[in-house]
Order: sequence, then C-alpha cells, then structure tokens
Amino acid sequence: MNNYDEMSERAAAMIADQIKHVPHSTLGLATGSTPEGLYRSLIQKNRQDKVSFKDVTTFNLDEYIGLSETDTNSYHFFMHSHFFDYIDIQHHNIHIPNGLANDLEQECENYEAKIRNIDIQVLGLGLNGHIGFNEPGTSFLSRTHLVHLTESTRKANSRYFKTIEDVPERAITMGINTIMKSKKIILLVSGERKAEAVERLMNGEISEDFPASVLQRHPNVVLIGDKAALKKLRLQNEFIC
Ligand SMILES: O=P(O)(O)OC[C@H]1O[C@](O)(CO)[C@@H](O)[C@@H]1O
Repeated sequence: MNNYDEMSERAAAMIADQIKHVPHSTLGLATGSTPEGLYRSLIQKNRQDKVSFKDVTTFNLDEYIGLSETDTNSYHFFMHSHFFDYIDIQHHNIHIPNGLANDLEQECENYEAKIRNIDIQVLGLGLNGHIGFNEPGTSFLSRTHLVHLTESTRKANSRYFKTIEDVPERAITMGINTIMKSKKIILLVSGERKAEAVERLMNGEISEDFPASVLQRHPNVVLIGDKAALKKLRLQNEFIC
C-alpha cells in the first residue's frame, strides 16, 4: 500500500466484507497506534450504513494490569475512545481482559474460556516481534496469561505516559495459541521503524525468540503495510501468507 490511509482502508474493507457476509462475526481487536486508521475507517462505514456491528462480538488482545477503565492509558479507554463509542455495537458483546480483577489468574482462565471462533484477528507488531503482549520467549502453546513487559516494550509505550515509571510492568494478553486459533489474521504494519521486524517475520526462522514468526505457520494471514514498513521486502504491497 502506498501509505497509512490506504492500508487502513484496505483492512477496513476486509472486515466490513466479513461482517456483511456473516453479521454474527467475531473480531479479535488490537490497540496501539497502527490500527487507529482502521477504526476511523470502520466508524465512517458504520455511519454511512455500509456496515453494522449490532450482531458482532469482539475480543481484545490485551490490557495492562492495574489501570482502571477510565484511565486514559488503559486499553479499555483506548478502544472506547477510538472505536466502540462511535459504532452500533452492543456493549455486552465487547470483551477486554480486566486488569483490575482480584484474581488475575482466574481472569485469564475466564477470558480464554469465553473466546470462541474468532473470524478475523487484527494484530499489530512490536519492534521485538511481540504480538498482543506476548514478548520474546513466550511459548507458542500459550493461552491467555499474565506477562511481565520487557523494558523495550515499556519504553516504546512510554510515549503515551508521563514517565516510563508510569508504564505498568504487567499485562494480561491472549496467548500465542489463542491467536493462532483465529480463522484469519490481519497483521498491520506501518512506518520505517517496523521494517526490520517485518523482514524478520517474513524471512527469519520460526522461533519463540521472535513471537510473530509463528504466523508463518498460520494458513490465512494477510500482512497489510505501508511502503515504509515493507521496504525491506521485495514486493511492497500486500502479502497473503
Ligand atoms: O501499533 P504500535 O503502536 O506500533 O504498537 C505495536 C504493538 O505494541 C503494542 O502497543 C503493545 O506494546 C501492541 O498493542 C501493538 O500491537
């Protein structure tokens, strides 16, 4: 794709298409700066009556431990302020891990048990290859679990916080096995700083040291990126792996 807007539009068109064919679709959703354009485009399509989310169910990938839903840095807040508050989704169909649960291990188990048949999972890519909050070294067999965030991830995400000390040290994330069970995965990458990770994801060895490499084993992944992120690849458009 030539630029960020084109890639966001392409991803939105795929998701809208899925919902038109199967109104009761289940979507797996991601946070971070990369999918913001996708959400803007889906909001627009919803307002223009081109797609309705009234029968759609969503499961978010992850949430920080210790931030309330009203904390502007929580992923609850992100999803509502970038997407859910502007579409016709029914609130009981929205699922995001509860990072304030008293029993966090139980929350992981409950969340995993609720996730069923994700038709399309949207993913972003961390600079160290993380997907969701699955950091390097995470087992490919992992289900929804608690994680300690790496310093590099905390540093990358500190741009949203006052100081790096304010970035939570732990999170709940869907596991790699949970993600891999999705029927289709749309991986979104934007900007030159992702180029090296994208190259490693596509051409590197499949290893738990680089979690996103597991996607090479999934039968239905679409990588959608802008030119800057795909610049180390021979073809700079969209890849169906
Ligand atoms: O889209 P961004 O902001 O580059 O983030 C990439 C990834 O990092 C995270 O924000 C977590 O660090 C993920 O939620 C996201 O998929």
